[in-house]
Formats: sequence, structure tokens, C-alpha cells
Amino acid sequence: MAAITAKPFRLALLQLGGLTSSKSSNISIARKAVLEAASSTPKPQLIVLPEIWNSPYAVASFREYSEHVPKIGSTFGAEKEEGETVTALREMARSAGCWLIGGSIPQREASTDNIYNTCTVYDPEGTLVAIHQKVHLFDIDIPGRQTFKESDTLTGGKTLTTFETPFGKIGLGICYDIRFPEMAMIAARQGCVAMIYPAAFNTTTGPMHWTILQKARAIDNQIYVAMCSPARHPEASYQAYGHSSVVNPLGDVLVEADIGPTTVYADIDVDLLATTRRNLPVTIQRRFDVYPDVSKEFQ
Ligand SMILES: O=C(O)CCC(=O)C(=O)O
Repeated sequence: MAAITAKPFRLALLQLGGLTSSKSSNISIARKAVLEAASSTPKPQLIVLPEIWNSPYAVASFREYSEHVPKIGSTFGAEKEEGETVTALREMARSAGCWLIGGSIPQREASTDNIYNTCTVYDPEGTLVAIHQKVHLFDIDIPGRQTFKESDTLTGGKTLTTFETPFGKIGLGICYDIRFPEMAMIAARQGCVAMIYPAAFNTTTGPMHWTILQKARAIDNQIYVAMCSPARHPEASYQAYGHSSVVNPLGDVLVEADIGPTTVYADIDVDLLATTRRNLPVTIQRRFDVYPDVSKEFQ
């Protein structure tokens, strides 16, 4: 188990409202919210946007709204080909002077023509520091209530993603990824202080599982867990759950939005990570020598 080296930091989750089918208007909404959060006191070090905020959350829209995402390490102003949302996100991070988890956007990979649900992360200079392509695609069918099949348009990512900041290592997932506990466990064991999920649950599975999943990932792994949703929009084809929230390593909900547009803030107390792990030492009591490999059992 990698040691956690982290410093206290403040997290802001932007539950964007008023999103429409206009990408440029959605970018303006995001920019305004990022700059407002950055000018709040105390200033947050890390700002998070929700899942698929620049496009309608609809399988039929992802290709039309998709953009080119350049390579990790690419710097502000250096990429001529990148999509307009990536350029805007770099500029937001720079103007805000904060780390920015840019929610997720549809990404088109030119070499394969695949479309991904992709989260990009920027440092305060606007350098692209991490890219997470949603690994577990949201394909569910609850008859009469919620049916969605991302795999009609999207391809699942093939890698897990963490990134380093001056205040600690952060693990990334996107929405449905939270249902797969291995991702959070691996990130925690690699030294992450938090798992952060841009997300957009719905009004069926949100009330069922949104909070309990965050608590489960937090308690299992003794880390912070955050999910950032868009606000509910009565006219949208997909009704997002809202309720952006942060859960601490003990499983307490530190902050939870309602359904409307808002920004919620949480202070990440790294001492609590150490105390929780000392008092309830499950992280060092795991018996990997006993657990069989069950990865083939359900195939
Ligand atoms: O897991 C769920 O219930 C919702 C997931 C979802 O909405 C998504 O992955 O976009």
C-alpha cells in the first residue's frame, strides 16, 4: 500500500445549470462558474465540472459534439488542432489559477474514429495533465424507467487514471465507473487521497444508489470520494439527479447539493485519512494471499 502524502485542500464541485444544446453557451456557463468558484474565499485548489456538460447527454449527440483531445503534457496555446472545449478549459484553469477537472466531454480519436466519454484535467497553467476515458459504459435497461446504451456510440477506455498535484494524488472515474469497486481500490492502494467522479446519475438510479455508492467506495478504501453532477433541467431529454457531494473516509457526507444550479465546497482534511487508517486498519489487514482470482467466474 503506497503511503499517502497530501496536504489539506479545498474542493469545489460545479453543479452547472442552464445547459442546452448550444456548445458555446455551455462553455460560457462553465467559464462563469469556474471563475466564480475561484474567486470565493477561501479559494479552492481543485475545481470539478460534471459529466458531459458541453453536449446533450444523449447517445445520438456524442459524435456530433465530439472533439480532438491532444496529448497529456500539451501546454496552453501550443496545440493548433485541439477542440474548442479543450482550449476553453485550459483558459479557465489559467484564469482561475486552479487545478481543473474538466468534467467529461465527447472525444473523437482521429486514428480510430472511436468516440469516448473523456475527462481532461488541467494544472493552473492550463497544461493538460491527465485524460480519463470512461472505462465502464453505461448500458442499463430498467424497463419503463431508465434505459441507456452508451455503447451504441461510445468505446470504453482501457486504462485507469490518477494524477499528481501539490496537495496529493487524485484518482479519476466517470459516473458508472463508481459501480466498479476495483478502480477505487487500486487508486487508493496507489496512494490517492480521493476518487473524483464527474457524473450524471438519473432520477431512477440516483435515489437508489448515488449516496450509498460514494459511501461504499470511501469506507472500503478510506479515502475521500466526490461526485459532480449537472443540475436538473426540466426540459432536458435526460434528467440528471443533481446532488453533487463529497464523502469523507469515514463515510460521512460532508456536503450535498440539492437539484438546482449551485457550487458546493469541501475541505479535504488529510489528517482524517491517517486517523481513520490507524483506528480501523483494514487497509493493511487485507488478505490478498487468501482471495482467489474470480475474474473469469461470470464470463
Ligand atoms: O450508474 C448509474 O446508475 C448511472 C450511471 C450514469 O448515468 C452514467 O454512467 O452516465
